[in-house]
Formats: sequence, structure tokens, C-alpha cells
Amino acid sequence: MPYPNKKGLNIVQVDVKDVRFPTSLGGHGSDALHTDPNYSCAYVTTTTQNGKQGFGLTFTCGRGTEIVVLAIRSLKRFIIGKNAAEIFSKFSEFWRTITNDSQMRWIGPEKGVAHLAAAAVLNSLWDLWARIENKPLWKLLLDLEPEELVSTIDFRYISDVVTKEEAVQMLKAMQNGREERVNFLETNGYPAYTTQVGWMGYSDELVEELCRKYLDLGFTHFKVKVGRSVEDDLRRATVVRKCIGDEKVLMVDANQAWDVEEAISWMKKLAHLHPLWIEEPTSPDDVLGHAAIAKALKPYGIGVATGEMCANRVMFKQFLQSGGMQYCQIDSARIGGINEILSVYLMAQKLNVKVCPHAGGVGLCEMVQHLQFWDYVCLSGSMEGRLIEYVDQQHEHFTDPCVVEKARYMAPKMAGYSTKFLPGTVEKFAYPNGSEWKRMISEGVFPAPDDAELVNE
Ligand SMILES: C[C@H](O)[C@@H](O)[C@@H](O)[C@H](O)C(=O)O
Ligand SMILES: [Mg+2]
Repeated sequence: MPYPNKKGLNIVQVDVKDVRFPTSLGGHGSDALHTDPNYSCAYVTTTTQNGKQGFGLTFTCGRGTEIVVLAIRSLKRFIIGKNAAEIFSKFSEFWRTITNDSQMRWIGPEKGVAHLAAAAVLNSLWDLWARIENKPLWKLLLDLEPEELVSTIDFRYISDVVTKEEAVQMLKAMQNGREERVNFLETNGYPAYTTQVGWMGYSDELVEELCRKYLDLGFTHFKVKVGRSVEDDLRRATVVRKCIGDEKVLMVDANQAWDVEEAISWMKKLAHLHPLWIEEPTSPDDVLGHAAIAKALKPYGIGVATGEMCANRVMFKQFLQSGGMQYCQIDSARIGGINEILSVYLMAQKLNVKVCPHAGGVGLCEMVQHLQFWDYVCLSGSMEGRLIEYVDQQHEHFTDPCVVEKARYMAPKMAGYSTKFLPGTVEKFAYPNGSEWKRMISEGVFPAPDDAELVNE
């Protein structure tokens, strides 16, 4: 596929907004450590000379979004004045300029706020590319030749596991049967699981009610938050198991609550409920700790899932190599955009680990569906044991919300990466000056922001 014509594609503006939703009011999204998340994002709009726009975001939990917004502003210098078509044709080079600037890399490198900012910017550029091509993002990925797709990836630090040449071979090897897989996706979609039933802040009654609702909607896999107290977890997980029955699948998520030994002994107490996986049992940086937990829980049939806070491809590499991750939960907004996520998919495929993307946060379901669709058509060729997380929150704010029917993600059809907000959303939920925030602050529902939070222009 040829790259777009350069004409008119000089980038003239990069705008960023701090957008927050008051989800903490209902305990939506709450877990053992994030007890009051306000689902939020730093929302980037990239505009070219001829008026083409790309929309991208990174997910956050409320406070701190203002810091990500400032980090994104610091990246503007590397983008404004560049030609978008040139960026796409030398994407890995551009990726390195924004993730490894000689002065800025000190505040990363390739991790934390710096990388969240890079993710938002890169997501907006991929969205822009797909919009220029007038294709949904997953179709853009499908239409890139293996060499072109691989040319977007920076292989530094991972070539001991997968090289550029191997990556091209892996993609070429999957070219047979592509059309059938595309047809299958367009007709049947891709399996989803729900996390909506078991947020930590929900009462047992609500958990039960939601289990029934999601059973009726056709869901077969249910994830529940754990890690507060063993008694609570046992009670809540039992409510879910009873409601969904023995045939359906239960997963549990501790969001980093435990020490390594604590995770093992705690999970042994939940083992009779047969969870498929324990997600983020301990620090997201503790590769060997995860491997030890996985080893200890294997006899119980419990795997370890992690990735939503995995800092970059190097950390993913070690998790995948060490047996610390049986389910690889790539996140579309934490590591450096599609460029870096593709490298994680390639390593996971090579090391035989299934990718089950993390989603649920603002715009994450919208994005990861494209990536998993690409994986199915072009890389793994399989849906077996793979699921995309689904949470029913904030979809109503997007122009192209994900569509989940009978517990399956249906193929996005509109151009782009599905990350454009509806016109009214930013006006209402920009923090702190959007109309909804002004109202909630004046009514005393939330305290007034402090100086540091006043970043929306
Ligand atoms: C704070 C967030 O809602 C997390 O609890 C959420 O991302 C969660 O870990 C998940 O797996 O969906
Ligand atoms: Mg999780």
C-alpha cells in the first residue's frame, strides 16, 4: 500500500485536553488500590494544513491527568511542522524521536508519564493515518505489506526475542486464509468478557443483579475485583460463581494488592472457585514475582494475567520470557502507541502466550478491538483462549463507539481508530472548566481544583 501523498499533510496544530468523567460517584471502575477512579483521559487532536484531523488519547484515573497534558505539550515541538505522510513512511524513526529525545528521555525513558504522553500522540497519528486512508484502523493494518507494518516498529532491545526479518516471516506465513478470517470477523465479531459485574465498590446485590444482566446478554466470562480482604473476596466471588454456575468462566483481578507469598496463599483460598486467572497479583514491575506466583498456582489451574501497567516492550519481553504472564494484557494507551504494541504481539506469538487486551477505561475498548482484529487476521490466526475485555462505560461519548452484541465485539466500520469524541463531550467534561464540572464543583459534589489542575486552555 503506498503512503499518502504528502501534499497538505504538514501538521499545523496539536491540541490537548484534560477530560474527566465523575465515575467515582458510583464506584464504577473501583478496585483494591484504585478506590475512587474518575475515568479520564488526555485527549489529543492533531490537525494538518489541509484540515485532516487525528484523535488520540491516553487513559488516566483523574488527578494527574494535568501532568500528562503538560507532557504532551512538551512533545508538540517534535510534531508540529512535520509532514504526516513522511512520519508514516519512516514511523519507527519518528517513534524514536518522540520517545528518546536526548533531554526528555531522562524523565522516562519509555515509561510512566512520558510514555503515556507518547501513547496519546501516537494514537492520534495512527487515527489520522486511518482517516486519511478512509479505513477503520484494523483495515489499515491489514492493508500494510508485512515489510511496511514491521517498519513502524523499533526493534531496539527486543531483537534477542524477535528480529525484523522474523517478524516479516511470521506475517507472511499467515497470509493464507486471510479473506476467510476477515469474513468471519465481519460476520461473527470477536469474543468479549465483562468486568462490569464486580467492581470493588459494588454491593453484593448489585454484583448479583449485574451477573444476571450480563448472563442474559450472552456473556460467558466474568471478572471480579479482589484483594481487599480474604473474607470479602470469598463472599463476592462466591456470589458471582453461584450466579454464573460452574460452566461459565470466572477471572479475578487484584490490581497489585499483594506481596508474592501473600498472593499465593490468598489465591489458594479462592482456588475452589476455579478462577481462570489472577490478574496483577503484585507489583506490575515484579517479573520474577509473577513467575513465582504462576509456578505456585499452576497446579490449581490458575494462570497469571498482567500488562495493563506494564511499562514498555522490554518489561513485556521479560514477563513473556520468564513464564510470569500466561495472558498478555496489552493496553492501547500506556505503551508507545500501535508501533510498540505490535512488537508485543509479535513477541507473545513467538513465545506462545495469548494476548487478551486490557480495556474498559475511556476509549480503550474502542481501540483494542482494532488491534485484536489485526492479530486474528494477520498474526495468530486464532481466537482460541483469547478474549477482549469489555466494560460498558463512556461509549456514548464517542462518534464510533464499539459495538458488542451477544458478548462479541462487532467489526468497526468507520474510518479511524474509533477515538473521536462527540462534539459536546469536551465542552461538558473538560476539567475543570467543562459545564458538568463547573456544575458539580459549584454544587459541592467535588472540591474545587487546586492551581496545578488548571491546565485546560
Ligand atoms: C482503575 C481501573 O478501573 C482498573 O481497575 C481496571 O483497569 C482493571 O484493572 C481492569 O482490568 O479492567
Ligand atoms: Mg485489571
